[in-house]
Amino acid sequence: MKFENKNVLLFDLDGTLVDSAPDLALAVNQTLAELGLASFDQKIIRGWVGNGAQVLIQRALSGSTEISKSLDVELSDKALKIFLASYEANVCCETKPYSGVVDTLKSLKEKGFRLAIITNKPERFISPILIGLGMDGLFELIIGGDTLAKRKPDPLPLNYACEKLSVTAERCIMIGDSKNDILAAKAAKMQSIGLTYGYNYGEDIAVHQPELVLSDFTDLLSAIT
Ligand SMILES: O=C(O)COP(=O)(O)O
Ligand SMILES: [Mg+2]
Repeated sequence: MKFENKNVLLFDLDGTLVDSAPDLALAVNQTLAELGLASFDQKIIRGWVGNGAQVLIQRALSGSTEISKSLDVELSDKALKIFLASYEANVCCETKPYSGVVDTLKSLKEKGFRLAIITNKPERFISPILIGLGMDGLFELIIGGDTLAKRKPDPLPLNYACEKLSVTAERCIMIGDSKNDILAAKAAKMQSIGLTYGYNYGEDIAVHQPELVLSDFTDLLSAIT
């Protein structure tokens, strides 16, 4: 058994529990349109999600995962403001949980696992999504990308979660779709599970060597119980 003695599951949100890319892409393209810039296909924008709102918008302005060194700070600040307002207005329109996620979370909770969310998404957008998708009330702790001084891949939010939940890292598993989740787990000396269907910059999550790779969220139950 790969995972022994675990009782806390730390979940990433975007690309792991919910497919939020359609609403994120809409807000990115509304932002670009307002600035008189060309839009991008949702498939491309998916590959830019994972490091929070500011980085997403900087990638959109750069037209690449690699943020342009010559990116204008004022333009970037202005774009971020437009993006946040636009996303706030449509945060849970097309966003959906991945297949089987809600039932699997409920089963895990019934089995006695304590559940938490550690996302790089700004904190204020998390609750409207969880409420909108009937996933509120399942999580003991929710940490957003702007809740603490640092976000994933820094281990700070994972360490903070352990402290808040009064557990050691050995009792937890970090579960996510992105290298940021796996790197943060390794830095926090925590085991991790990588999911293949999310937004890992088009890269195979297995490259980052989580303890287990799953392609279906519902397989979590048999993997850890
Ligand atoms: O908002 C993002 O950039 C990604 O959020 P996540 O950490 O839930 O994948
Ligand atoms: Mg993610």
